[in-house]
Amino acid sequence: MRNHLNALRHPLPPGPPARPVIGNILSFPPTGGWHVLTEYKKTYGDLVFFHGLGNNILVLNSLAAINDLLDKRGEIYSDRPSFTVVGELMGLGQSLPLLPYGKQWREQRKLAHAALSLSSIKKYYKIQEDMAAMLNEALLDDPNNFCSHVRLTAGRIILSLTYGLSVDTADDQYITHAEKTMELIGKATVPGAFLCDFIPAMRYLPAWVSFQREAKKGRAMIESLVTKPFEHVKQEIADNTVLRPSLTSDLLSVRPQEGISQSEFESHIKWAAGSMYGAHSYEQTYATIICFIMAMALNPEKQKLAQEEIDRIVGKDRIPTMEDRELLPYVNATIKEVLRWHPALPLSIARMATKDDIYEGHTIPKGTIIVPNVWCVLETYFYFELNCNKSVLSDRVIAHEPSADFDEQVFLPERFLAPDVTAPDPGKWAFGFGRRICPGRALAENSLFVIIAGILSVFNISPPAEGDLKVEFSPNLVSYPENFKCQIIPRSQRKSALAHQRAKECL
Ligand code: HEM
Repeated sequence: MRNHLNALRHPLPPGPPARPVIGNILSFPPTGGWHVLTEYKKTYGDLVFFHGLGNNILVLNSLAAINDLLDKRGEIYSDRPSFTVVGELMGLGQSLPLLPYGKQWREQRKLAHAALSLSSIKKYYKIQEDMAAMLNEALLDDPNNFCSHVRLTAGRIILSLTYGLSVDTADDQYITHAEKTMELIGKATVPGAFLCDFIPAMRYLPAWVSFQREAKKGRAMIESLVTKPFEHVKQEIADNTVLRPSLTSDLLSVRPQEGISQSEFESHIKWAAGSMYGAHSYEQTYATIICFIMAMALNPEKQKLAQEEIDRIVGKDRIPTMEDRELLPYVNATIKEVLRWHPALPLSIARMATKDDIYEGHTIPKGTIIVPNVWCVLETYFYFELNCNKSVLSDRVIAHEPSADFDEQVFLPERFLAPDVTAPDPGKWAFGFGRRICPGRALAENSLFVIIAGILSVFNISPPAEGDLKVEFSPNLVSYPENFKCQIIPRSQRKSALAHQRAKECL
């Protein structure tokens, strides 16, 4: 109570002008908001507050504020907002990323940690390398459809690792279903995507109202997304026909803890596995690889440096494997720079405050939705850019203030290799924060490495032969380059033969 009264003595954080009843909530951009929210920083600072229709949203516009709240005050800021449409009406609220911070979340999180620990994921190295080799072969045969090959590869990896399923074509029923479901979830998981998220009483509106029809369709899609492959694994175990290791078969081989019934345990596994397969993980891997391809087409000199490193260290007679990861600093710096250049989740995944709190002299009321705008983190890299370019550190740099001509879109892996000051590792923010940090980070980084090093070793990526390369990104929760063209050409006949040969050795 004292805390509550204390909190209320402080003003709310600043935000755009408000009107009666609706406040300023409609100034919160429903899609693609990271640029607008970063602009707001100029006027309102690191904390920007939106309110109205019974809702509060606080945007965190600096890495310091994000870490202070989501990491250091994890006991208050580890909950998720309840998304009325996607969470309640569509049923996704049972999946790990959207579960409230509580017992069920802890149970699923434990399962995810067990299945995704550094030692557990070693057994997937070969599968990841094989999938990367199959991607290279597809790029040799049909380079123009690179987006659909990468999509298939990201889906294949996650389906294979989660359920031991193999997928042959981009039209595979699991992949196409996951794609459609992800598109729907991606649009629906941004705070404010549906007015019903702001006015939960709208959930009682009749079934023919447009968002209700969308919710019904989404519920059926999500249910089938998590249930079908899970039942498939259970059947394989029952028939003793499990072919490949998988997270689900591993988890199903463990006995439930005391106090948890078998059906409850299986439901946790079904949703924990469904979260890995469905909850953006595959879309984020896709997004990051597509960003890499675009970045290479735009930055041939950086691409060349990475290729030279691979040729020098791995040699010209084989494709890089997971074993080479530690030996390729420039390739690793390129991957970090891709994560920085266009983060797949520019607004991360929203949280919710479970108590009144005071931060930097402002009240943050209980129930406030917290949006970490990781896009604003990009500006913290400006002085590393100067450092890499061997410029003299100016007063502006020392004051940590970006210069007017700082361009966050400059692609500079050297930021992470500079001898004196290296820039913060995007791995420290691109995968989230504190107690809800992405449990799949190590697995995802392995996939990114084998795929990116594989592509670099075999291909030259360049802008399209005709017309310009269109640099545009999708505005959804998971953001990536929208349709663009580029050329993906084998570096030599020898590289092409090597890639075909490696693909033949796949499982
Ligand atoms: C490039 C790839 C990936 C990126 C950039 C990424 C990023 C993220 C981010 C930003 C979050 C939100 C964390 C927070 O709230 O602070 C998250 C959550 C999550 N990620 Fe990932 N992720 C990736 C791949 C994966 C993979 C491969 C898996 C599983 C196999 C996975 C499973 C999850 C799960 C289950 C959550 C929810 C955790 C929770 O709410 O407790 N992710 N991820």
